[in-house]
Amino acid sequence: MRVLVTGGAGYIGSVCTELLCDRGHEVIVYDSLWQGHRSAVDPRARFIQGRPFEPGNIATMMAEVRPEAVLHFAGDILVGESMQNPGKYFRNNVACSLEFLEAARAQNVRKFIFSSTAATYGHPEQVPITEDAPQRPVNPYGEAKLMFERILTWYHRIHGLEFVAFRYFNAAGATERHGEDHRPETHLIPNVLKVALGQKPHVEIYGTDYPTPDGTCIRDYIHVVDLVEAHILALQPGICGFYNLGNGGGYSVREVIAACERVTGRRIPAVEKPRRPGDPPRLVASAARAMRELGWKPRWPALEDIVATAWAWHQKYPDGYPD
Ligand SMILES: NC(=O)c1ccc[n+]([C@@H]2O[C@H](COP(=O)([O-])OP(=O)(O)OC[C@H]3O[C@@H](n4cnc5c(N)ncnc54)[C@H](O)[C@@H]3O)[C@@H](O)[C@H]2O)c1
Ligand SMILES: O=c1ccn([C@@H]2O[C@H](COP(=O)(O)OP(=O)(O)O[C@H]3O[C@H](CO)[C@H](O)[C@H](O)[C@H]3O)[C@@H](O)[C@H]2O)c(=O)[nH]1
Repeated sequence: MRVLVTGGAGYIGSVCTELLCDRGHEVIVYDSLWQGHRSAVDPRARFIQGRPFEPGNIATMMAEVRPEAVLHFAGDILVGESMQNPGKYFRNNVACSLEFLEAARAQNVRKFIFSSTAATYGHPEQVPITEDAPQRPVNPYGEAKLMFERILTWYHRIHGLEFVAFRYFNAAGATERHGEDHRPETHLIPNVLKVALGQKPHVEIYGTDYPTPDGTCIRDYIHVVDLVEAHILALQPGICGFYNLGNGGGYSVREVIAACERVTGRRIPAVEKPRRPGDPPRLVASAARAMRELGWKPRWPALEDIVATAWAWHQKYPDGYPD
């Protein structure tokens, strides 16, 4: 298939581009490079650098590329920043996403796949979380993703556009070539591994008074390759709707640090800090729907195996991507 990957210079999009190229798809990456890295784009893909968002420029690009499917990873991703600057999130993650969707519809794109998030659930009433659990976001990042989910539903009802929105839990891990290099890096596992590399003196634990067994937040970590495999399965015709992607197992911040110590064989000092605003205590997925309807099965369900792939990448590229 000819596939447009928006945000394909970023963490998850670059891994997706690599796997799509491996399977012989024709991949066009569109990325503004506001985040992400030019050198993270697989050389087998065509790269188009996105310009600042102006009405019409995405439609022009889409008409030139004429993809059969759009995988829409592009977006701003920081929950904390969205609490400071909500407009940035509604503009990029809703208004700009709508430009991609409209342009895709105008070109009769067969499938639109969207990166949604567990943050649409807010503080869940129960875990594991199923797709029909109440969605009450507690930050503008989650709210913007939920707004776009609803836009997709209306486009499906009115225009018949086939979409898949994946609600990712916590993406982690790496391939040999592509890993996580956000700047600034706010995610737990890469920050812990930077301590193991000696690049940071300690990791900060945000909150030790949560209602969890060890007082720290629990998350469901999923290998980025498993995440991407679900997208590739979702390219099949007839797959449409909302799917959680996680492993169904939760690990606390302290458990993640301990797993990283075992994998790296290095001691990782930690400093306890206050809670980070907007963090729910426990997010764990039920991905039963994706398993049932897509035939999806994670290959890397164990946290230590996920961390091992991230550690291999960080050791190979201690300064991340060169640009
Ligand atoms: N990393 C996670 O654990 C996680 C969890 C849930 C959801 N998500 C979602 O998955 C997607 C990818 O996340 P990531 O971790 O790879 O982020 P990332 O920041 O590494 O990649 C996003 C890429 O999108 C690009 N971009 C942003 N706005 C753009 C625009 N308007 N036009 C063109 N390019 C643009 C950036 O330059 C960047 O390269 C995001 O939509 C994010 O909200 C990620
Ligand atoms: O240095 C750090 C970094 C994180 N944490 C804690 O570790 C847990 C995981 O934090 P991450 O920043 O790695 O991930 P989040 O769960 O905050 O965010 C991820 O999941 C969200 C959905 O809930 C969003 O989709 C977001 O884009 C995605 O990165 C949280 O409890 C956080 O407070 C620390 O204690 N120290």
